[in-house]
Amino acid sequence: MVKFAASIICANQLELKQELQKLENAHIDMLHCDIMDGVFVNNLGMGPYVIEQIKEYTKIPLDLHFATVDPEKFIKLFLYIKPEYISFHAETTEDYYKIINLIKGSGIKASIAISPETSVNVIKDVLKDIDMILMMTVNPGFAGQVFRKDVLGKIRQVKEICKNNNNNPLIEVDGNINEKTIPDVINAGADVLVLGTSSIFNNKINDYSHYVKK
Ligand SMILES: O=C(CO)[C@H](O)[C@H](O)COP(=O)(O)O
Repeated sequence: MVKFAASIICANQLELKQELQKLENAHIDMLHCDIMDGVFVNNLGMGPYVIEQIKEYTKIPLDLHFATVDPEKFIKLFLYIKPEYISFHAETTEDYYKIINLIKGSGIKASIAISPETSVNVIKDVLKDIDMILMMTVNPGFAGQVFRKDVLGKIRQVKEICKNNNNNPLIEVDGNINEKTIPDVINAGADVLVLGTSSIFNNKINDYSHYVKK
């Protein structure tokens, strides 16, 4: 069954408790937290203190997305929070296994993220050893961008490669995921849909279960 993750950086930051309550009421599956360093992407994201408080407040599993250079350094700052998943970008290291082992060694599920321009070929050999792949359907860094249709073919490619492996990592998609794009990403094989400003946090709805259809 498809899972839904709320991109919490897109929620009303002054009303985080109420937002988390509404997401719990909607039975959201995960909270997607963007950590950005102003280097890998031209924006800043969430820090460990707020994510730690979110973890204390809610039982919704956390899914941390590191859009940073030097993933080892940044991930180490957040390991103590014990999220469910950690994603790092394939574009930011040559030693994938060093980072995967760091994450898994802390009892956390490991995920590798790729930006829309990055070929699936660069991560095909690690698909057998990860729990999830985050396929960005916009360039990481900013909400409100145009959906990259060309990523659909890459999702199919990942599915095909995984058929021959004894491992089926979840495929998570992030970027302009909404009523228009959801049918296409599901048809292509996506398992986890990140909802941001183009859906759940569009300021037009109050009941978040509207988007979290089971
Ligand atoms: O990671 C992100 C951008 O890097 C956001 O999570 C996401 O893209 C926001 O969703 P939307 O595209 O619907 O505004």
